[in-house]
Amino acid sequence: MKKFSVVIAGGGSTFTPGIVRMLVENLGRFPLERLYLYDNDGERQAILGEAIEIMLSEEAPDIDFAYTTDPKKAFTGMDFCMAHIRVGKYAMRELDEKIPLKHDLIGQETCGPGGMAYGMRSIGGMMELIDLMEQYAPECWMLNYSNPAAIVAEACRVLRPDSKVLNICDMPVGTLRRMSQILGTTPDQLEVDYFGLNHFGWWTSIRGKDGTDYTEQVKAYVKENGYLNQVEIDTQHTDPSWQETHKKAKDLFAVEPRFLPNTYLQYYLFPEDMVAHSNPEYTRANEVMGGREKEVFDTARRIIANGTAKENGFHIDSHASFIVDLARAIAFNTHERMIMIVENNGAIANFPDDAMVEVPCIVGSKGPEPIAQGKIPNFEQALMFQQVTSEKLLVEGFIEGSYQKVWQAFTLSRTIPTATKAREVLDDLIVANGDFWPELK
Ligand SMILES: NC(=O)c1ccc[n+]([C@@H]2O[C@H](COP(=O)([O-])OP(=O)(O)OC[C@H]3O[C@@H](n4cnc5c(N)ncnc54)[C@H](O)[C@@H]3O)[C@@H](O)[C@H]2O)c1
Ligand SMILES: O=P(O)(O)OC[C@H]1O[C@H](O[C@H]2[C@H](O)[C@@H](O)[C@@H](O)O[C@@H]2CO)[C@H](O)[C@@H](O)[C@@H]1O
Ligand SMILES: [Mn+2]
Repeated sequence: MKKFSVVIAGGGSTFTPGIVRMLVENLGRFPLERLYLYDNDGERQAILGEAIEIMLSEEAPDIDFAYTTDPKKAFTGMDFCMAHIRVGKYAMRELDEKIPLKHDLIGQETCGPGGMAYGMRSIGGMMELIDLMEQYAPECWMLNYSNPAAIVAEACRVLRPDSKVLNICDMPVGTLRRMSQILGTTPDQLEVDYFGLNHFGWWTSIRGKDGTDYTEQVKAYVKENGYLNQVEIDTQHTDPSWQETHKKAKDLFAVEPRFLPNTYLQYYLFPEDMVAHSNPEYTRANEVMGGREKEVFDTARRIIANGTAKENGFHIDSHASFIVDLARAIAFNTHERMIMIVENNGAIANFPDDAMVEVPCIVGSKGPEPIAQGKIPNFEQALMFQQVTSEKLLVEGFIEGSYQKVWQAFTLSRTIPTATKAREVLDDLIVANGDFWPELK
């Protein structure tokens, strides 16, 4: 079987070690020739890079491994770029969450004013990454899950329409895994229908691969418990904020009992509850910095000090194997059914063709082919149109340097009640983001 060359962009990410371990676990179905890490923060990346080098020398010594800040070295000859960058890192995520809360608005990584602030930072970083990939590895595919994925995907559609970039979010995969636990089965035994925008969608059907319809069974569970499960198979989701999120799906389901909700809808349908339950001094960024980030970097330093990763090494992110499924779909034309963020072009019949939507696709060597989901009800269509218009205006505002359009984008978000509030929070975010944003006139 051909061996592949992969660069992980955002090599210093908290997710990198778990993904590298997952790649090692999957070598049998996705063999690796080369695995490089690329980041523009050499110091941060070096801590993980040095530890991963030790781990790979013990677990997979045949892989040519390197970590670098040199894009030429990072990208030349690569087949796939797995991209998970965070422009501004955790320091800026913290501000994205805390500044809106000062205005009694949602303080969240990808939703509401914080998500839009993050979007205004990410677009530039992502376009730079795509250009580097195309300069040094014209055949390379980018598998992108850098956030905010909806805004990044819209920016790719407008600014780099012909680039080989596939945008995907792990939320549908993660929630399907919870649904499979509810049903006492495994995700690979299930098939779903789903429509929406990234972090803004609904499942319409959950079926067994043999055709058995489990939708009502999952609904009955979610009606009582949300997606809160008894089984926790990853440490990440035992964090209190994730437990609350999974519980809250019960309230989302009450609003629209025809479908099963993506948990991110909590920020749009219950914004005042979410603000009331937030601590403006301690947000999710603080929870992650004291939790996942600390654990990953402490583990790396320990591996380096011990000179071995055999005991007390990195945890595997087995859930991230969907990234290998996606790479294999492209490499081997597997026609894998995956939920992806793609240009609508009729997949949702009563929604604009040029909207970036999240729907099941069949993925092969040419990329994703969306599966038609038919017409959606007025309630969802109206919510989605408001949200997608906000996302489009934000991207236009970024490209044109237009304060007016960015203000309109903020005003259209359901998480912000008035144009006055939109302007107040926008003005604070402009100051906080400085050169991370283009100048808005
Ligand atoms: N779509 C999904 O489902 C999903 C799931 C999990 C995480 N994510 C995203 O993955 C990303 C990483 O998350 P994290 O919590 O590990 O963040 P992190 O801050 O730990 O890591 C991000 C890394 O990106 C680097 N970086 C920033 N700008 C860069 C650029 N222009 N070029 C190269 N490297 C750059 C940073 O230096 C940092 O090391 C975020 O965007 C996060 O939102 C997405
Ligand atoms: O607050 P964080 O940084 O822990 O997570 C934010 C991300 O949440 C989603 O990803 C989850 C995923 O849904 C879950 O199954 C598991 O893999 O953990 C991921 C990270 O917690 C979401 O899809 C991402 O876009 C967010 O960045
Ligand atoms: Mn996501």
